[in-house]
Amino acid sequence: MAVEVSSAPYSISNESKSKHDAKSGSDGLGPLASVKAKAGVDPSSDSASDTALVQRAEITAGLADSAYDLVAYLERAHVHLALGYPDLAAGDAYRALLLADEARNEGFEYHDEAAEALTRYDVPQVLEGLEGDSAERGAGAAYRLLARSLLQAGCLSSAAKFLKRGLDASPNDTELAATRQALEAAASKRIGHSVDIFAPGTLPETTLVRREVYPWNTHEPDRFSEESLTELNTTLRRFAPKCAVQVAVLPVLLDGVALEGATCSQLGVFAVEDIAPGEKVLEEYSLLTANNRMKDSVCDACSSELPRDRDGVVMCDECYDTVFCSAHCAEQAERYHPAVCGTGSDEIGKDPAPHEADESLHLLLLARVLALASQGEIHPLDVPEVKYIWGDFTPHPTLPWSFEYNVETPLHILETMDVDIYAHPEYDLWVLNTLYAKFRGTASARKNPLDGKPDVAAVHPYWCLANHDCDPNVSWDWAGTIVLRAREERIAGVPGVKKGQEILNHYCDIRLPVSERREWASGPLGGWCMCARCKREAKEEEWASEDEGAELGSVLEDEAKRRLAKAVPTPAVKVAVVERHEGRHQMTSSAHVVVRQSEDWTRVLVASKQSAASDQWTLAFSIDQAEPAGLTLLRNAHLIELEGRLEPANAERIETISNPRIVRINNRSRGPRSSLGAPTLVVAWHTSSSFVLQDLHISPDTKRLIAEISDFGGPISPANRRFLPALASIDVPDVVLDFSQWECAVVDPFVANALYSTIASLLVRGTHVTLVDFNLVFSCMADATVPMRPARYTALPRRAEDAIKYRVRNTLRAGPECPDARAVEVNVRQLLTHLTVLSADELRSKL
Ligand SMILES: C[S@@+](CC[C@H](N)C(=O)[O-])C[C@H]1O[C@@H](n2cnc3c(N)ncnc32)[C@H](O)[C@@H]1O
Repeated sequence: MAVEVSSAPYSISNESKSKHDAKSGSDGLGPLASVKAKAGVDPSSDSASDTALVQRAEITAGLADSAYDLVAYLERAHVHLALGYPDLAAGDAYRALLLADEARNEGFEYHDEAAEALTRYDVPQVLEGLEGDSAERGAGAAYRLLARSLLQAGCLSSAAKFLKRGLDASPNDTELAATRQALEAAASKRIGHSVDIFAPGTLPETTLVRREVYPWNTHEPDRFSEESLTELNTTLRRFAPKCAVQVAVLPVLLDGVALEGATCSQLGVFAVEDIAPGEKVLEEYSLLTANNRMKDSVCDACSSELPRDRDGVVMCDECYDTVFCSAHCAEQAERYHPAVCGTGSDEIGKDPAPHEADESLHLLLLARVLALASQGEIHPLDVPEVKYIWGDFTPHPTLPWSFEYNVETPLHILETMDVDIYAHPEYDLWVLNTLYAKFRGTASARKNPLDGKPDVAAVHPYWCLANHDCDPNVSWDWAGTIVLRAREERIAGVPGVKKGQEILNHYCDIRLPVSERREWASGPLGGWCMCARCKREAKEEEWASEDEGAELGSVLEDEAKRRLAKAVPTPAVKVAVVERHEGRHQMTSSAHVVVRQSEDWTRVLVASKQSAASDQWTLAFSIDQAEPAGLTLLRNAHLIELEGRLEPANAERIETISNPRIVRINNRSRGPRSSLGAPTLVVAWHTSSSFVLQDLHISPDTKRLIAEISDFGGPISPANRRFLPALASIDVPDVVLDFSQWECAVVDPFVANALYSTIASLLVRGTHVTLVDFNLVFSCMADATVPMRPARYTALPRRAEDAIKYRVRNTLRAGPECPDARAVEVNVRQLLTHLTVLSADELRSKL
């Protein structure tokens, strides 16, 4: 069967469509007309897509009575494909697959309901041509549909995953074979050459879609109606008494080009009284916030930093690991927190890989709306924080969409919240898609100063009604509440806002030149900014373009000089490079290097000099980038003399001790690093570099590694972040992480993250892990929310256990042979039995 491939599954939408929805469903229609009206179809129409919409409405109504019916989901998936919504088809097919699992497994929660629903059919059309009992056929049909619809949606990686599962179950399935061919063609077109579609990490996953107002969406208010504006303004008046929401006429924006003349109507915020320069215009509090670090010291409700002295902080009595910055936030959180309290659902999406920081924040915002809806028992699209947000306005696809973030993980979150995903159609995929569309372009994010990655986000539904201008008349600041204040200085305009003028916010750094501003703001704006300042400066740039080349050169050179001038080297480090040659170590070269840490602690700069006499730097790099030559030089060094302020513990040589029962090796030992067959190897670590572990030779006789980890050298240590993962690469059956030397400094979130990830990687590899005096280090973590406990207390704090569990789960899910969600949970529980917590005394008595 030929499969159509499209990377932009959503069809054209516009605001008038939603008005049409609002009008449909009127009284006094006949039964078919009434179904049509509910489906968002003109009762007099007879087109193919309208027929499909009616079918969709009928199946959806049927699902309300028989919620566990996988056949109905498969049928609706076909209808969604016919309507041009392959993403929604994938969502239905996935639910059908989950229900097939329920029907096949007696121990599963909805087994009886799913099995019973299947007894109502003989052989339904959607299961024809498949083999096995009804549930097996259901699974087979779901695989076919998942592979095909995800391929059409453009999520190639997930398409390949389900295709493989389908082919494993039915190797001779001709429909799957056709999808395979189509997927191979689509993959080679997108990647540029032919690829093995089943090789892990080969295919792209995320696709782009556009905002769709689904024809059956009766939750999209007519934002221009008097009723809507009155509701909006009644609320707005409470925290912006001099403003009102009104209809604004805005230029239509395009990506990468300036389009003159075309305009559209949207909403904006306007002054209804004069506002003086410096005066507060709006102060908005929002519960729609997200923070993607598992261990972060921010308020769970408003995402503001918790006070250092914890003054006024309130902890949830039920799940002691949720903290609010104030009694007010704790009270507000009653609107969502009970729905997630103690369920573990708020751990999902935390500590993402750096490239997924953005996605995780959007996912967590979605999770917050789901919790608000569940707790408030309202439809998610009617949650006040999102109801009037229009979302993404562009006619072209700009919204990332993936099976993982739009389908799988949201369902997982709902299940963890104990929501029956089948009996609650208000959590259907079209609702989740609509919510995502509302966040994109309206959420503001804050970057973590340590690594520059976004880790906190929020949607302030009124603040985000203010439109953008590169000569804004307000500035904004977000710390708990978001505050708009009238600017005291403007670029060209007059400070202050006069009655009737629009409040002009800014979505980018207005200090940048026009091309960079346009690029930055084009995401939230949906195209190139066409404000008066941008148009003026773009013209000026055009005139100046002839001299541009020469000017740019000198700007770059000045910047390079400025950066180098700021680099103040610490005393030089002498490094000898020793290479292994025919089993022996030989010194091959030596060099002086200067090691220093960048101000933000995220980079290590190394400058190497050929001789001590020369004072010229020849090299500077960031450890985040591809491994540069200087780092290899350090890694290969077997003799390191460090005199620098940062690495005092490295001042001595590394040593070898032969044939003892226990080899104690630390970064002050002498000689090549080898455990020489000792049954127990102790690596003492004092937060300096991780190189001591890089080429440690571990004999198969070594059964246990004891890593003594201290905080010597300072609390914020990039080295500890590297050391811990390096530990995870050492292959011994039993690893002891001994924290008894930890001095109770603060543990920064990166070290905490590295620590949990290391423990998880070790467990997943089958290693037995023992944590010694772990509570000492746990209580030092920046956001440890338990009071200091006795150092010898040997139970693992719940937060720590949850953090480890979460990473084990993610590691299993990311593996090449990712089992299904339930098998993962069983595995997680089993692997955690390999984790032991001891006191230092208990460890000594064991040795
Ligand atoms: C955060 S919303 C602002 C409120 C929005 N106008 C509404 O009706 O809800 C951002 C969207 O407003 C529109 N917008 C904001 N500033 C604009 C500008 N200067 N020119 C054109 N469109 C703008 C863009 O469509 C953008 O995607």
